[in-house]
Formats: sequence, C-alpha cells, structure tokens
Amino acid sequence: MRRPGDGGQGRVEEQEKLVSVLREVDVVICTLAYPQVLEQLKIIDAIKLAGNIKRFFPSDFGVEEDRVNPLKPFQVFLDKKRKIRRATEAAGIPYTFVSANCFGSYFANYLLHPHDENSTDIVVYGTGQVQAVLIYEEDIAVYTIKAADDPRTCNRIITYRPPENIISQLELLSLWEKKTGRSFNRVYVSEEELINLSESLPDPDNIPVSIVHSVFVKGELMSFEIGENDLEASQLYPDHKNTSIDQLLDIFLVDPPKPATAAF
Ligand SMILES: CCOC(=O)[C@H]1C[C@@H]1c1ccc(O)c(OC)c1
Repeated sequence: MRRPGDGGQGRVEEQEKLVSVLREVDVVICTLAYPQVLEQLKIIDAIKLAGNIKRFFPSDFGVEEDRVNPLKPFQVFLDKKRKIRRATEAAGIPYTFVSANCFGSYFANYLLHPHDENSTDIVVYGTGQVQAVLIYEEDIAVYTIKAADDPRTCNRIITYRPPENIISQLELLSLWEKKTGRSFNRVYVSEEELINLSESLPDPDNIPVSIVHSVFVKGELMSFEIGENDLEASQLYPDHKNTSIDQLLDIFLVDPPKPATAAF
C-alpha cells in the first residue's frame, strides 16, 4: 500500500492538492468527525478526478446507519452519513461501508468511568440488559486494513460483531466489579428520561443521549441478524485474534486508555 509523500497534509478545500495526494495512494480511509462529515463530498469529487482510487471507506464506523431508526437528533446525524454513502455509490467509487458498532475503550470509559477512582455510582441506561457491541479500537483498525484490499468487501457493508464482544451494560459492570473488587450503585436513567432529554437539550447536546437511547435502550446494534448475505469481520477474518471485552477490561486494569469525547 503506497503512502503519500511529505506533502500529504492540507485542507479538503485544496482540491488540486487533494487530487495530487490521492494520485499517490490506492485506498482512502476517512475518519472525519461528525461536524466535518459532509466535507467528504469534496473528497468524493477529488477521488472522481484522480480516477485511481481502488477503495474508499467513508467516515462511518458506528451503527449500521441503513438499518436503524433512532430518535430524531441521531437520525439527523445519520442522515449526513447516509448522504455520503449515497454520493459514494452514485459516483461509482469502489467502497466499503463499515459498521464498527461501539468503540470499546471509548464506551468502557463512557459507561464505567474507570479513571474516577472515587465514584461509587454508575449510570445505567434503560434496564441495562440490552445487548450492545464493544470492539477494541485496535481490532477496528486491523479489520479495516484487512478489508481494504479484500475483494469480498468491495462495494459491500461490513459489520464488526464478534460474539465475544456482545455484552449488556449490567454484564459489563458486573465483569468490571469482579475484576476490580469494587462494587457500584446502579443509578438507572429511564427510557422516558432519555427521550425527554433528546427533545429538551439544545443541539448538539441532544445527540449523545439519542445515541445512548439507540444503542442501550432500543438495542439497535443487535436489531438485525447477520444473514448469509451479510459480511461480519470475525467470520471473514477468523485468524485474527480479536480482543474480547474481558481482555479489554484487563487492559483497563493495567494501562487504562484515556477517556475521549467525540465532536458533535
Ligand atoms: C453516547 C456517546 O456517544 C458518542 O460520544 C458518539 C461517538 C459515539 C457514536 C457516534 C456515532 C455512531 O454511529 C455510534 O455508534 C455506536 C457511536
């Protein structure tokens, strides 16, 4: 896989420079944050002009946006991502759309707050029993690179859903309590409270609560079966030793990944 030369940095508005950089590579993996999602239209235009890109991964890597129906703030967020998927398809650019579900370290920090050694309360959304999917970020990267030059994933959607990475909030919390020897109070936030917040909070603060509702209350990460015509990473790449959630929490015990906050 070729990498751009030193001149590989710039702005998406610099179309001439973007095209020249694209002419040096084969695969484009975009990870632009939500506020810049529609900037990918400029990348699509540049890819069309360059004419040599063998695969484009738009900045997806979350829920399977063509198969969920969340609360409005998240729906508006996903509409922008869907616009990029449709523009990619319309442009005839070879693509792979990735549904990586929940970034594992990101959401372990979001749910368990392991860096806060004084916390005794843990917020549980809804019943806490809905199954979600947490994938260690390094495995998301490995699966994506493997998919990048795999003909089986060309013009396809691939979901990252290894069986050992499917867990509910309460199961995750119990596992963390077992590993740390700590115990936490469960502070439940009901579906009604989340819906009210999604309607009362100003934009963009209404987006995270809508994502929480989709993932941990509606269970939209697991709302569809992986059928024989669907691609799932751990099935496609069985030789890759994926990091289970149990192993991810062991990483948190010895070298906890720093908390992060997505841009909205
Ligand atoms: C609850 C807090 O959520 C976030 O901060 C954003 C980064 C999370 C996210 C954004 C987009 C997604 O599709 C997605 O799927 C699980 C997850």
